[in-house]
Amino acid sequence: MSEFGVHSEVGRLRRVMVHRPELSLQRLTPSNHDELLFDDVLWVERAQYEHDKFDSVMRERGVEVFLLERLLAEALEASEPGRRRLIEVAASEYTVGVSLVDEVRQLLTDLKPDALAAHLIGGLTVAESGLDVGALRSSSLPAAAIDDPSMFVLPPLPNTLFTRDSSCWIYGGVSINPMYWPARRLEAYNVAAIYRYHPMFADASFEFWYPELGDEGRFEAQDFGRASMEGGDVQPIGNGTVLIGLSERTQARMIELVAKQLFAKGAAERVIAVVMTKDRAHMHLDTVFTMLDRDAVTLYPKVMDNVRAISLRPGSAPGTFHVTQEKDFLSAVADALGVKKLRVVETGGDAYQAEREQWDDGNNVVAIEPGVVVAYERNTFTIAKMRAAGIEVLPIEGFELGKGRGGGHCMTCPLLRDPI
Ligand SMILES: NC(=O)NCCC[C@H](N)C(=O)O
Repeated sequence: MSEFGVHSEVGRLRRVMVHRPELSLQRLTPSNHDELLFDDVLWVERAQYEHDKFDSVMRERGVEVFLLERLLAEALEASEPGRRRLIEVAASEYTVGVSLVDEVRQLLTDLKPDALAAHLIGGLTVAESGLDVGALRSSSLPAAAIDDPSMFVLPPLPNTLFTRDSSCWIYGGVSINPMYWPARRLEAYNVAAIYRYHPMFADASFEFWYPELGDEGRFEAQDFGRASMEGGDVQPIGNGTVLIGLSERTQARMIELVAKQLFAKGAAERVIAVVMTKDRAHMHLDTVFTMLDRDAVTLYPKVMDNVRAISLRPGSAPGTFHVTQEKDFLSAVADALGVKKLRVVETGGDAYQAEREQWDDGNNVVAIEPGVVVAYERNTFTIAKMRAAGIEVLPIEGFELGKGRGGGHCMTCPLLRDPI
């Protein structure tokens, strides 16, 4: 068995990457949380406690849990070129300004790997940076514009918590995702550094579905074309099929790019694009649909009853596609999985309760093995229905973690998962 690869949504989860809440979340304030895609500020110590419990639930079930910040620090420690490259892209003309590039790159270079990783995720304020703003005022516009030492030289990336989105494994390879909102775009550089330079990955063999190896320039190109894809839309359900939500965050043109790579390597033979309405409450496919078992799914009917499914298969010539409209989404998924009919657990409660539980990630569960999922305990109506359907539910607290609008599925980036 290879060391990395995700061959289903519910096969045994063996290795996963998560992110323990840290400095970036301490930077959330009432005035910036909207822009940073959180619905409130968090009690960070409690979020850490909740996250630690989540990790233990997975570890007790035999999952090997890797922490993103640790992997990043280890990658920066292990690879001098990697460290240089990440500093270059994090502190560029576009992120800090022409006049500050050299200064900021130098002060990042002086940081030890642990501190560098902490600030690449947590952000770096003027006060923390030690920049001599007074001396720079006459030669630098960004420095002259600084009027508060709590301003950011590097922005915090609080959505790093949702490791599902910035990168996602599809069968034998990974996609490092160009993300939709500016608040999340820089996350891709940190995860790219992990996959390129951490010894655990550098020594392993796997594909890069996006961007192609060594083509980090494709992230800069994104700023013009604005094609984006986020991992919360991507589900490699097994049997050579991948579901990809065509949501607020993921466009058809980006799905084609990834599908082309998958088909060229024979890694998948069908992509089912799921055309969804665009809304904050269901920004990704996995906020309204996740798998529970080989033949069971949970979904929020108000959204999923109205999606359109379109299958993409390799065309007759390399690099071309054969596209067909599906009769409906669930029968397309059942067909792809080779099951007669899927068992469906809808969001629980009356219309009000269901809408509230969807908002609190009631349908956003992560499977540890077939029929065993982790869910936020507050979603009592949906959990009751899952249990009635024979699903083993491992409840976790999520009062703080949930404020960013993501549950167990969003907070996990599976690195190794068995087929079904
Ligand atoms: N896969 C997911 O649905 N992830 C949740 C992402 C929440 C985050 N605050 C965001 O808006 O991007």
